[in-house]
Amino acid sequence: MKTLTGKDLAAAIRAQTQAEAAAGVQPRLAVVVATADEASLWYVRSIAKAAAGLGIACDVVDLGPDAAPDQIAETLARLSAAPDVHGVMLQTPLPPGASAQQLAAAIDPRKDVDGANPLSLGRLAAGLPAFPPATAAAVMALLDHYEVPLEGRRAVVVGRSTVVGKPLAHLLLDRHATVTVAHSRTRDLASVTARAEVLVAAAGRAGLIGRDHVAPGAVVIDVGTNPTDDGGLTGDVDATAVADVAAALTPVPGGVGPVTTALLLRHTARAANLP
Ligand SMILES: Nc1nc(=O)c2c([nH]1)NC[C@@H]1CN(c3ccc(C(=O)N[C@@H](CCC(=O)O)C(=O)O)cc3)C=[N+]21
Repeated sequence: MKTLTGKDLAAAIRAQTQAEAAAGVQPRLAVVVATADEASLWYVRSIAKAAAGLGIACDVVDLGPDAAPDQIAETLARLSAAPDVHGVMLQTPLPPGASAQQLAAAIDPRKDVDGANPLSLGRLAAGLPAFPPATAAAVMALLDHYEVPLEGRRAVVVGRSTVVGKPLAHLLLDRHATVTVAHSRTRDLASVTARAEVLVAAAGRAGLIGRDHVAPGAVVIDVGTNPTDDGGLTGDVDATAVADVAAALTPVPGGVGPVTTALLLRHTARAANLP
């Protein structure tokens, strides 16, 4: 089995983004945080660090885990109206009672670099220009980087979230794949995934995809970032179990994650230079 690392691809995207950022106005990203979730805060720090290296300004607006939905919405609206802010992102998870889908409607679609506004998803579904969620875009970038053919092929996405499964289904459809979306209520998941030529695991359940879920020769993309007891990170795919059946697998860490961060910053540089 081949290991499809995302590190080289992420480095290439960052280098190109740095050049784009230097060519126009300095891009500025605002990340709104209303959580104490460790994984989410780790992601925010990694965005801020990568941005600094690329000449992109990054403001972390931390409202704390007790922020009220109205306060979050007002913050997103204020940042969307600020002329010197080009990208606005709302981190998940959110405080109880706050809905990411509802709040993200307050992000100007032209600044919606993580494709969170329902308008962005609608535009994506309709084939109109929009920023896709960075994670969904990262899956497509990895498939393209490793020249995985999609046209006419069976692609199965496990997971139907607004940030990954749903937008990814549209992106794969645009590339003429035959797309199936499976999820937690799918009966006999293995019989569905075992028909996939391209299998994307984005369910958020460690070890969900094992030997029986994978067809011989399948390309498997692991979007899962599940925390382990020892403070590490593990995917939705049992990498050892699928090693002698899959043709290729993205690792966790070092696969989709680094490409996601790089693409969020690419989107920010592009948002800064929209006509
Ligand atoms: N609105 C929103 N959009 C998101 O995309 C979003 C979010 N909220 N909230 C939090 C999760 C988490 N997430 C990760 C992205 C990259 C890595 C990543 O690059 N991880 C490294 C390793 C990290 C380690 O080893 O601890 C890797 O995979 O190589 C991880 C997790 C995006 N998220």
